[in-house]
This record gives sequence, structure tokens and C-alpha cells, in this order.
Amino acid sequence: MSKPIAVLGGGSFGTAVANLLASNNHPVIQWMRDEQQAQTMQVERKNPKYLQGVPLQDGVQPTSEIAEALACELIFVALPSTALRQVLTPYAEQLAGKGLISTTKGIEADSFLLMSQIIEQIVPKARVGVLSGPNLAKEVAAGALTATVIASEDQALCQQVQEVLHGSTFRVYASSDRYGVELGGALKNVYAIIAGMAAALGMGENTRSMLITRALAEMTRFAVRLGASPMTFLGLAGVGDLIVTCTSPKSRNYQVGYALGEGRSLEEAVQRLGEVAEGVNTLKVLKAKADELEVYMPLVSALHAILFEGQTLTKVIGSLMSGEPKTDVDFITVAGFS
Ligand SMILES: NC(=O)C1=CN([C@@H]2O[C@H](COP(=O)(O)OP(=O)(O)OC[C@H]3O[C@@H](n4cnc5c(N)ncnc54)[C@H](O)[C@@H]3O)[C@@H](O)[C@H]2O)C=CC1
Ligand SMILES: O=C(CO)COP(=O)(O)O
Repeated sequence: MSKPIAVLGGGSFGTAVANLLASNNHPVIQWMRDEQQAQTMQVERKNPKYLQGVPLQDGVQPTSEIAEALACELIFVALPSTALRQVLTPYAEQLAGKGLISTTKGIEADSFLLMSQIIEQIVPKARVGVLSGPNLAKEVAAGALTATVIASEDQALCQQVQEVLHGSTFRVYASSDRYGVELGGALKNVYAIIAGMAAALGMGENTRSMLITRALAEMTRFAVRLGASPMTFLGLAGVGDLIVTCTSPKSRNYQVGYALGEGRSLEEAVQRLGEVAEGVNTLKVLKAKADELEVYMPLVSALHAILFEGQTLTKVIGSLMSGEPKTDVDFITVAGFS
């Protein structure tokens, strides 16, 4: 019997990852803060609140006792970005030397730290990795053929994650650009909100294609400015995740955008969702960072103007379309990769 692997988080992605690991015959300890939820999952062998209709694999042991999970050597972290620091900080000492893989796609407000950077800060001796890619939890859990990226400077850790997760429906590619892979996963959520809005407004396929392509230019320009490799954005964790999130009504960020496009307020859109939509917080910190670094991000500025500066959609769309003429693929040459 192989050693147990832990998953922190009782939401849809935590459960999808726990099931994947268990279907590869690894015993899994899935921690969640809610004792009642852990009991329900243990008895009913499903997670009706976050992943309806998906049976829990036999090897998954839900628990609300975090000590059991933290005893594992390999730990996947699938918590909302607002909770990760608070959950891990009290256990810094016992996490030293462990493999900690973040699946969380967000950015911390104020510090602009990505989740694996927060883990590194809390547990400097941890082996840190990031799992990111076009991985809608519902589809992963339903066994749809899916690929993802494990990114870490620690090649042995990448290999270990490939071994434990790789299966007949799930393929894991490796990358050493942890920062780029993680940034891609966080940034695309913002554009998914815009894509959902455009869909609700009845805009067509030309619009969606323009949006995705210009979003890729914008996020790559920003990421390269911060030191990521532009090549990462041509991969699964860049354009791959951007496509799935900007085209699928299963994406929670897309759903928030759709509700906004239907005329709902941001508060109402988020409340109706009842799940994590990381893009809303990411938008705020991203806009501030882009302004500070003077990176041109017209789509981010446009969404920020609509959501937080009281500007009308009509006015914002008008100014986006009447911006000065630009060159098509400029972001790689601008960054010095010509
Ligand atoms: N759902 C998806 O398709 C994917 C999600 N992700 C990322 O995974 C992360 C987690 O997302 P989901 O599992 O989808 O969220 P979810 O909304 O399905 O579940 C969130 C879970 O976190 C728990 N939680 C909230 N605050 C907490 C706290 N302070 N302490 C402990 N637990 C807390 C909730 O009780 C719930 O169990 C997000 O950053 C998301 O971007 C990544 C890939 C795919
Ligand atoms: O990251 C995801 C797919 O790769 C999930 O996106 P949402 O959080 O918008 O559902």
C-alpha cells in the first residue's frame, strides 16, 4: 500500500484531485474545516454541496482533523486564496521538508504574492510546486480527458506529482517556470469574467476570439514584465486555461461575468454563485500592480472601470474600440524576445 497523500480543501477542486489520486490507488486524506461536511462525505461518499453527482472514490478519507492531513509527505492545497495563509501559518514547523503543491489560482492583496510564494514564506524549507491548467473540476471529476502542468524548480517533485496523478484520463506535463504557470492561472480568471459578460450581452464568436487573443497578449505582457517566460503562456497553463475559462459556462468566473452582463450587481453575482470566483479579487490587485509598473492592460482597466469606478458598459466598450491603432503580436518583441 502506498503512503497517504493529503488534500487541503473540501471544495470542488479539492474533491476532484482527491478522487484522481484515489483512483490511482493512493490513500487520500482530504481535510476540510467543516466537521459536518466531513461527516456527510464520509457517510454518503459524495460531496453534494460542491461536486454534485460525483461518487467519492473508496480511498478518500474526509476529515476535519488537520493533523491527520499534515502528517502526509505530499500535500495538495486546494483552498481559496483568501484562506491559504491563515490555514497554513499555525503549522509552519511541522510542514518543513514536505511537498506542498498549490492548486489555488489567486493573488494575495497588498503583498501581490502568489500562493506558492506564500507557502514558501511560511515554510521556507518546504518543497513547493504549483498545479495549474485547463482543469474545470466538474470535468476532471467526470473523467473528461484532461491535461495539466506541475511546475516547480524541484524536478524530483514534478516527477512525483506526475506519477501520483497521471492516469487514463489525466495527463500531467512538467514545467520549471513556476511563477509563469501560477500567474497564468490567476490572471485568466479576470478575462473569464469579461467573456461571461460579453456572452450575456449577446456578443458573437468574433468578439470572443478577439477577447481571448488580446487577453493573452495582455497577460503575457504583464507576466514577462514580472519575470515569467512568454513561452509558458503558449502552454496549458497560459492559453489553455484562458480558453477553457473564457468559453465554458461551467467556469465560476465566467458565471459571475454572465450575471453582471444580465444587469446584476457584483454583490448579487458573487452571492448567487456561492463558490469561489477568484477573478474578482485578482482584478483589484492586478489593476493596482499594472498601474504601478505602467504595463498597458486595457481589458483589465475596462473591467475595473465598470466594476469599481462606476463607468457604464457602453462608455467603456466605446473607449476600448476607439483606442489608438496597435501592432498585432507585439508582446514578445516588446519584452526583448525578438
Ligand atoms: N473548481 C475548479 O474548477 C478549479 C478550481 N481551482 C482553484 O482551486 C481553489 C479552490 O477552489 P474550489 O475547490 O473550486 O472552491 P469551492 O468554492 O468549490 O470550495 C472552496 C472550499 O474552501 C473552503 N473554505 C473557504 N474558506 C475557508 C477557510 N478559511 N479555511 C478552510 N477552508 C475554507 C470552503 O468551505 C470549500 O470547501 C481556487 O483558488 C480555484 O481557483 C483550480 C482549478 C480548477
Ligand atoms: O481554473 C479553472 C479551470 O481551469 C476553474 O475556473 P473557475 O474558478 O472560473 O471555475
